[in-house]
Amino acid sequence: MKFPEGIAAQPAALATSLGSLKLPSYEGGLIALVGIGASEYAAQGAASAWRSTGLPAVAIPASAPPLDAAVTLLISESGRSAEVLAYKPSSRTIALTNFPGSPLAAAADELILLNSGPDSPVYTTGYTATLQALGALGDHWTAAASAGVSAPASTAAASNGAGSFGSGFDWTSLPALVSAALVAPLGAASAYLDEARVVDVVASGVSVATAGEGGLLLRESGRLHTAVHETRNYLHGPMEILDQQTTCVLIGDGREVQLAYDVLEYGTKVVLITTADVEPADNLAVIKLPEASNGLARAVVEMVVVQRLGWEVAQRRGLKVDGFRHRQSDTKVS
Ligand SMILES: O=P(O)(O)OC[C@H]1O[C@](O)(CO)[C@@H](O)[C@@H]1O
Repeated sequence: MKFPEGIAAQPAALATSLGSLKLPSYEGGLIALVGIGASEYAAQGAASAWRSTGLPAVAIPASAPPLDAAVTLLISESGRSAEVLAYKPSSRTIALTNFPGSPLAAAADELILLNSGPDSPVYTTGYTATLQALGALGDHWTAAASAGVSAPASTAAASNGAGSFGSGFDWTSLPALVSAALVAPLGAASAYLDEARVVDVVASGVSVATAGEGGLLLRESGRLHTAVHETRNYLHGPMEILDQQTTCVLIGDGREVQLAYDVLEYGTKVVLITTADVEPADNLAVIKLPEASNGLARAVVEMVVVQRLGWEVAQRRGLKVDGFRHRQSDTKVS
């Protein structure tokens, strides 16, 4: 599937994936979320979201030594990333992948199958379906943990007949939010990115997933030099280098809004991805997000906007975004 087709396919892919999700049980204890690249960023967003609802969860890079958590989610859309396959904790493992015949599906104790259909080489459908699956799983496990009971294995259809798994967020509403994000005006954003020598991508909380995957995807698609920062960390020194050749992509409604006006003072151009109502300013492109009341659902919506920016920049630069130049012989197991 080509990159722009993958972007456009997401409302349908998310609906299909949600409809077939089978969620495993949880009996308490530390949860490790492990991945690399896009899947590590999804793990970071999910760990942040899950901890905020009381689940003890940590994101671990697949390249790190294994941590013995009660349960380890091994996240890999392809199910073929060498580092994820090499991560071998001694306790229960659950693979989250789009490929039931993959090495990862065979290696793990249990399987969550995304069933999100074809993906583009620079991930689109698989990444957002991963966030959705982690959102539904977190809701399912949180509801049981806060009631002091074990979460049984469940399915989307078995949960309550709709798309809610205990948080009140109805995941069947997500495709419509994504459709709205697919037509949200982008203004001068891609011009600001195309002109930049360096692009800083900054966010906090669950949206660290969007900063991480956004920074990666803008490199893979628009071939932009990006650097990824967590908002509070950014304020502690990394922004000292900002100048007229930098563009900041700021994602969020909180400190990120003030940060946008602060960095404009340095001549830096800003793309602000937010649900907040903000005052227009020179060199500021505001992309207004549809509201999503769940952090991981919002991360999906944010990422769709960043994908569109990546594609607009690629088109400006005459790039096809149809694969990787660097061979993947040692990073993907066949
Ligand atoms: O989720 P997977 O399939 O393990 O992929 C992880 C990463 O590997 C890549 O496919 C590159 O090898 C990235 O695009 C992706 O983010």
